[in-house]
Amino acid sequence: MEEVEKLRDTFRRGTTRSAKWRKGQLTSLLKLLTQNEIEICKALQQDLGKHHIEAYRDEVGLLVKSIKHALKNLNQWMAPVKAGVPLVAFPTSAALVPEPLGNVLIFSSWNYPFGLSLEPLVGALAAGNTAVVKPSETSPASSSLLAKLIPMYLDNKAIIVVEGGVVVCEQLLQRKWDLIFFTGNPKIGRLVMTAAAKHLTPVVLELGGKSPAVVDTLSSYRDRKVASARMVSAKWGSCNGQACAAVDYVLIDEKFASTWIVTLKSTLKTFYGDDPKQSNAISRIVNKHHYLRLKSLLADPRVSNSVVHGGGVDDDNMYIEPTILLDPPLDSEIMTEEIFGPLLPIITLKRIEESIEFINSRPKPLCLYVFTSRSALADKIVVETSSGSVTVNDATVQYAVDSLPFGGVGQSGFGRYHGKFSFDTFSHTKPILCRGFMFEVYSRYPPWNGSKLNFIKSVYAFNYWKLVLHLLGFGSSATT
Ligand SMILES: NC(=O)c1ccc[n+]([C@@H]2O[C@H](COP(=O)([O-])OP(=O)(O)OC[C@H]3O[C@@H](n4cnc5c(N)ncnc54)[C@H](O)[C@@H]3O)[C@@H](O)[C@H]2O)c1
Repeated sequence: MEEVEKLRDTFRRGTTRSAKWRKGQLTSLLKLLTQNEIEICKALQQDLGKHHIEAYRDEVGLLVKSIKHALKNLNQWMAPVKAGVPLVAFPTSAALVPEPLGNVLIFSSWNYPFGLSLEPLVGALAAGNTAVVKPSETSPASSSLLAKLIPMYLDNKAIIVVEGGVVVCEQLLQRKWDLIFFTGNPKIGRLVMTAAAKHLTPVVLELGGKSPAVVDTLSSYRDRKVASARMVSAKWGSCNGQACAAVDYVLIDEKFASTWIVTLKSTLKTFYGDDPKQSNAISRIVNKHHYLRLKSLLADPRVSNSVVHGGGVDDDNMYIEPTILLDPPLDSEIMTEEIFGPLLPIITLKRIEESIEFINSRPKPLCLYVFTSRSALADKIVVETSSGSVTVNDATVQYAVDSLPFGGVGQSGFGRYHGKFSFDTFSHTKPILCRGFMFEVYSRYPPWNGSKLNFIKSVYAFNYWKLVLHLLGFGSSATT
């Protein structure tokens, strides 16, 4: 932990502030990823059984894209932005100047151990901070690879990796930080926020929850095929459902449910074959704790009776088949807790518009997906519900769009990042106001009289006619 103290000195010395240092670190991070792609993908295979292509698509490739975007735009992000000032304040200029926050702490979760550690780090470095990265102990191969590679590529005096579990997390949280950026579950998020309150440290909480997908009746076979490929990929193809942005459950018109289930089953077969267990394109459940947690969701007989596809488990291999459930009870755990695994409940409604009330009566989701060919339905859902984001006719891809912020609302978290939003999150946008001594109106100072009050009222009303009269010495007559 001595190293952590040294970061503070580095920041004080101003090393991290220059554009040259920031660009140098981002370029080195880019090299770390491109020169070690195979080793990184191997660690992800070891921790999560991620296929090399999935690992590249969801972690390495996304990060390379984000770093290039930051490098391309950094000068512009760092530049002061002129702010308008009303004529009444003449002669005055104003600007917004971003400054680094200082020493930041990044906690990441196990499902995207590189993506969720390094995507915030890109923002922290671009904004000129020093940073401690605390990867999740639940993905140990990835954590130790990060701990090995980061000192080889980045400035050791400014960026360090601290590995460990709860004890290390608690030790880190006792310290004072300038920002804590936490990705994980809401329960630990509360602990982080409580610890941060002691030092009045700001926090970003990237949490999870149940992200629904509203599926409207899709009459075209082609639309169904495309929508199903996107949903299967967002559920089973992204870390086997262990993703904050995965589709947690589906809301659908009861008349369309059986067609949708047939379509999903067909896509599952195309993607993963007759026996998905033999497929190398589906990640595995991270550990025994999560395997047993998911198995227990299925143990409720009311839930197991609702399985319409899959449902098989294999204790020796901690494997659960891609599973579809039709109308499990709404008070069962599978419908009250975030699933974070390969189980997909489908909830039928009399009318798809009822999905709005369904969503609004539950905690605000991180992501909301709508599959429809009716833009009026999509618009209605956007306007009448609240969620971290809405994606129409696709799922999870919003995470890759640099011009969109990623983050939650309500119980799914607060704060946002990606692209320029990351830079802003790790910066303080400092307002600068500059005035000259050339011109002064003493009516803003005591001793007070009615004329001065009227002058101040005219200033706030931007009433230039009255102001001119005041300056010409007609203050009292003009304002009474
Ligand atoms: N919004 C997002 O971007 C996002 C991304 C991925 C996961 N998630 C959410 O994260 C959750 C899954 O992650 P998890 O929580 O199982 O991950 P996790 O167990 O890896 O924990 C997350 C981080 O918290 C740290 N931690 C553990 N105990 C702690 C403590 N007592 N105090 C402080 N920190 C502690 C861990 O070391 C880790 O770095 C899900 O709810 C998921 O939706 C959100």
